[in-house]
Amino acid sequence: MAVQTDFDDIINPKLYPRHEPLQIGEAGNSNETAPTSESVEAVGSGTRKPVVVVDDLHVKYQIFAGGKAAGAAAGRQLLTKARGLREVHAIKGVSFVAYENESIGVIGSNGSGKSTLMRSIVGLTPPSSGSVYASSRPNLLGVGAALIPDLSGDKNIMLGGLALGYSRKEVLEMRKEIIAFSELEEFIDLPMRTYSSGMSARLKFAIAASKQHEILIVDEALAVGDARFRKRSEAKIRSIKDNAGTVFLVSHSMNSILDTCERVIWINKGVLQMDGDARSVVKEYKASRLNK
Ligand SMILES: Nc1ncnc2c1ncn2[C@@H]1O[C@H](COP(=O)(O)OP(=O)(O)OP(=O)(O)O)[C@@H](O)[C@H]1O
Repeated sequence: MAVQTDFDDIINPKLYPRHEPLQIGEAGNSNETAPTSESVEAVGSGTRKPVVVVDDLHVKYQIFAGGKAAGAAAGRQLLTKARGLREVHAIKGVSFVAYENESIGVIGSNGSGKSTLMRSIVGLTPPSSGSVYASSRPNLLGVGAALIPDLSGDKNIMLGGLALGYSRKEVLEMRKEIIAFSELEEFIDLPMRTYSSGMSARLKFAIAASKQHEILIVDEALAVGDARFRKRSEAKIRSIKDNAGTVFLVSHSMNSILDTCERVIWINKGVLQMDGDARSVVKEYKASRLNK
């Protein structure tokens, strides 16, 4: 049986260090000393602490017309099939600054580049040009990952907790709270493969959100689960933010965005269309969709 032991979809720990965001205020290398573009020049000038700075970010994907992404492994083929290569310019010069204690909604239609932007902030997708700076390592909370389906929910709490960097003792201390949050008391000893998708999602969310993150990115996690669980997840995200964390929430649900975020970034075809207070941006976004 193939056992899946990584948890990078739930939370990405120390992966892809080559693309790790640069430290705010520190030189990444001899050419990169600080965020430079005009749009981010006010960084650090106010009293608020900047935690993520995205500076003129561009992300391009190389794909074969046949559909296969062109990674390093495909390098040799690249030479021979160069004509079939297509480029998708997913992020086109996005710049913004996120501050401590903000919850920022990220909205935009399908394929507009939201996930690409978030993956770039976390360091999973390298910039083609431009830079991402962060005050500490951003964490991506997703719900797409499988833990180990043949193990019980309880055992998966231990695995997930260890993957988050907790000690065995700390996980045992948090265990009760995680089970209560997921509302899976009756099912916690059953293998995860017997859970419905909503039940698995609840457990994954409860494990990942048990940690007080400094910079947390939640990509569509709230789309799963029922309305009641969504409300509780939103409350959990707010409490992470209230404890001096910065949260990015990617969602197609304008209700979740308005209930959780005070600021919204609207990405349209890879470009930062609007960045401002949640109500105004959501209003403009909705109006633009009505006009289509
Ligand atoms: N791994 C990849 N390889 C090639 N192209 C990609 C890859 N990931 C995303 N893209 C392309 O980049 C563009 C932006 O995709 P992205 O997933 O960032 O959009 P999104 O706004 O998150 O969409 P959705 O709301 O549907 O999740 C799309 O054109 C998509 O086809």
